[in-house]
Amino acid sequence: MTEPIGPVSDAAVRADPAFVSAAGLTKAFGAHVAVDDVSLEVAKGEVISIIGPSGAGKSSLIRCLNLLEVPDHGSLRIGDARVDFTGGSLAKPQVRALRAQTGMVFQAFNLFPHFSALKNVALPQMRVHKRSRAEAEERAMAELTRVGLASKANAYPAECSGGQQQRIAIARALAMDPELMLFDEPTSGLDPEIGAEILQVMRGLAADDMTMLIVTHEMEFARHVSNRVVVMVDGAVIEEGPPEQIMTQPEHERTQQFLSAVLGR
Ligand SMILES: Nc1ncnc2c1ncn2[C@@H]1O[C@H](COP(=O)(O)OP(=O)(O)OP(=O)(O)O)[C@@H](O)[C@H]1O
Repeated sequence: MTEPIGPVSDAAVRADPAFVSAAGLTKAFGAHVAVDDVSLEVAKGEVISIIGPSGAGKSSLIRCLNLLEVPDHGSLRIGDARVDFTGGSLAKPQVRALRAQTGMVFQAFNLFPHFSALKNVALPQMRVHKRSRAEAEERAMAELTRVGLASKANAYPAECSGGQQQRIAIARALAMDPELMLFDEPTSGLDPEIGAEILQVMRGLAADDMTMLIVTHEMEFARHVSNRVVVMVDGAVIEEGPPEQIMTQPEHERTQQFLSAVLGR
């Protein structure tokens, strides 16, 4: 876990520049517009960090991408799955097809406390993909091994550290074969050392060309793991670019203010 963490190679960003394409996404909660006409294209294999002040709409945006929140307007395409949110209710098959493309990792790990790590990772596969128990458990074991937790397969969440629980949650999401992984502050609330374990797992996924969108308050994380940093303020994307550029020469005054506040400079 002490291995130095360097930037993901841009070579990881492959030929499909608009594998994820969100256009004009808008989401209001009552009178408050949490996501305000956001358009975003994500290349296959790209790793994007979304940063910005508290309440900027970062979580709401990624929740819109897997339809945990249904946008009021706009459209979204992930791979072959496409949904238009403007006008009318969503057809269930469309929603299912879009959701099937994404895996989500939350700040709170959301594991079932009464099931072992193995069962936590196997059950969603059995329910959603209708895999047999043997098949789901075999895959669960493979994903637990991938996140370095084969030895904890039979442990319950309460017998695992916060970092281990988060890695189980990552394994659970991966076992569903997502094309896009969404992370909502995956290291918040964890000790820095434990956060580094998660970071290491995520770097491994980036090296495997997993497409990832990560909401994070950790600027070092954004700087060293991403191909691109997206800055949100008041529901809108105000600036985006390569991590070094955003961190050292941000163009927008609100980005400068935000970075000054979080980096104390
Ligand atoms: N389910 C909801 N109902 C009502 N308001 C909501 C809901 N979810 C988010 N909001 C509001 O939308 C705005 C954006 O919230 P969001 O959590 O997306 O911001 P954020 O940038 O992720 O903030 P933080 O960094 O603090 O997590 C906030 O004003 C929040 O109170």
